[in-house]
Amino acid sequence: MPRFAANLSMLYPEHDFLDRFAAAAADGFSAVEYLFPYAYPAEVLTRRLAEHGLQQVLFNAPPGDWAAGERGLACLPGREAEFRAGITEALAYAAALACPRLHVMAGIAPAGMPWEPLQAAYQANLAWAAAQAARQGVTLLIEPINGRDMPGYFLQRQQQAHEVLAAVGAANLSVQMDLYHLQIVEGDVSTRLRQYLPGGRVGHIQIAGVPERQEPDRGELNYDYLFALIDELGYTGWIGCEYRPRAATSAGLGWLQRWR
Ligand SMILES: O=C(O)[C@@H](O)C(=O)CO
Ligand SMILES: [Mg+2]
Repeated sequence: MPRFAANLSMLYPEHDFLDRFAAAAADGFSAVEYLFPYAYPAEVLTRRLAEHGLQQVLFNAPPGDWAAGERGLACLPGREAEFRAGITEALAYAAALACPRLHVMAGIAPAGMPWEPLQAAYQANLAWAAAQAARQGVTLLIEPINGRDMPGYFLQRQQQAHEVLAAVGAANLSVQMDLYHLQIVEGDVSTRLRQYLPGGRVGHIQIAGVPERQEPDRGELNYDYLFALIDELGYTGWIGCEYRPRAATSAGLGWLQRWR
């Protein structure tokens, strides 16, 4: 039976961020993920998790200047010092929150820059970060993201992500397989699940309906079919519910009841 985590960056927008922990617990979630913890002291977040019996299963390393359009620093030559400072800060939060996974965003490829220096920076940064993370038992994740939502994003395809894992060669580096992005970029979702889940290098899955990124039971993907397949393939990790609810989040969770 798949295990579902509530993504608090997208679910429960009807509540202030810190109140989303209680809302997720009230709906029966035992785990949460969200993009960034850095606006809050770790103790505040730890208390919310403890108060509501929740575990934190994923968050993202600092992405650079998000408001200015940056979406990660890992592939950007010349930004290594900032990248390393961000990983250090993220690992401190991971320790405080007892979070075993950290998503490291690749970044937007600067227009006109050749591929090779970006790829070299990406692999070197990930190798350094994975070595730091290994010291505290944290797995780093890289997530292919569709270029319609994030134009120019460096990492868009599953195969590219798995090639990066092979090149870096760190046991604690895995793929965050977001089926929403996968369907938009590549399609053939069940074939990709059959191709990649048995290899054991998918460390986290996320879901949303396609194309609106709303509830999973709305859109072109058949999640009842996909959840059964994910089960059949022996995936025992978390599935993050990373979608924008159409209305009140709780009212739209009917799809989940079938899978509890
Ligand atoms: O899919 C997404 O958008 C997220 O998982 C993420 O980490 C970057 O926004
Ligand atoms: Mg995602």
